[in-house]
Amino acid sequence: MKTYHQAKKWIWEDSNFPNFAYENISLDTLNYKFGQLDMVKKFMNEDDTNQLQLEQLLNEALSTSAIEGETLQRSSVRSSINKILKLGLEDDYSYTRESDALIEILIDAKTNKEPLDKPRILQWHKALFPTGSSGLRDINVGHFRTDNEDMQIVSGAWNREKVHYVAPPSSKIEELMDGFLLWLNSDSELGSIYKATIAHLYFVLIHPFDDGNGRIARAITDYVLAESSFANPKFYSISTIIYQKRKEYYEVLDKVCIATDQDISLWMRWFIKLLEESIDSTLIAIEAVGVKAKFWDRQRETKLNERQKKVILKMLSYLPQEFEGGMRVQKYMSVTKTTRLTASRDLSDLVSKGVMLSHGKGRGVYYSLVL
Ligand SMILES: Nc1ncnc2c1ncn2[C@@H]1O[C@H](COP(=O)(O)OP(=O)(O)OP(=O)(O)O)[C@@H](O)[C@H]1O
Repeated sequence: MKTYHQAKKWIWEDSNFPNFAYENISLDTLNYKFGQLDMVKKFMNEDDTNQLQLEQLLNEALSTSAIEGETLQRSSVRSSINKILKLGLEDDYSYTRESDALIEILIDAKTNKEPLDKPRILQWHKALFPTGSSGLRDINVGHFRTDNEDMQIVSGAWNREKVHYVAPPSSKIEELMDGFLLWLNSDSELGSIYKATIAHLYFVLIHPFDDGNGRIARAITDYVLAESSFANPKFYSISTIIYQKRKEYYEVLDKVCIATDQDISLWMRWFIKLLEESIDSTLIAIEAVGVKAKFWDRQRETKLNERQKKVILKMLSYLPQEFEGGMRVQKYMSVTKTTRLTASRDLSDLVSKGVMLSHGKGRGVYYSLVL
């Protein structure tokens, strides 16, 4: 049985939709953070800047898919990025049609400043579903939805579904999307931060596709932010923070989709804070790049075998997080495909050379890098 969470009236049912209203939200903190990022970037060399862009694109692709439960392999997404951007990195060639398509869309959104018109959005949708279906379900690929049935956002087990939102009927989609694209491509006084924030919500409220609306909304957000060189989304990943805060994301959308007075202040406040957190996360990642550089600088003269180098690189790639709770003999064996005896010897050698520290005793012993 489906339960509507209120005597329903959705935001689009009001004749004022989409004349959104919102209180003025200060962008001072966000602009300060963008300034910080800009400043820090100036001190980075080209390799580190490219590495940062690669990491952020990788995170964006993995997270925007993960929000809706789609799992893409990190290695295939990395391989797609390497292929499409011709980066010439070491590659296991594990790219797939899906990872290639998502990376194409994200790069197009972040770098192609041509107007975002209907054919381009439909092309994104087509690319998102290269097989023409979503799971086992055939969907209208590369077209807005035409189904006469309600487009509902539901959660919960099949017999206890909760309806969070019912989007406008398909008969209204063409008109609503014309209005959306006209608004999106018009020069407005809004500025790209406000515009991107509204665009994300405006698009998911229309929900023009059978599937993929969330991913396309997130790409549209990047597209709008890319208008501004200051807020360039090449260097941070909004979807990574949305993924971490997906419960809040849905809660805020649940509240705003019934705002028949068109007041979307709650969403605006939440999303602008989210942008601030996205920049914070990049600043932390940049700090990690500095930590890595210093680490190698200190260990320049240290003699390390290939297994040890491989393990260290793996552990450093997890920064700013610690590698899965620290390195253990068992993990070392599986990363380097070696025996227990060699793993233990290598690790003790790393401790004696001051590269790692050991913690705990007996079976609980684990190792961390000296950073
Ligand atoms: N209450 C809500 N009102 C409006 N939009 C919502 C609401 N809750 C979630 N959404 C948006 O709808 C998206 C999910 O829509 P849906 O379940 O139709 O999957 P989808 O179209 O396949 O999207 P995705 O590409 O994210 O998988 C979410 O990612 C979010 O952006």
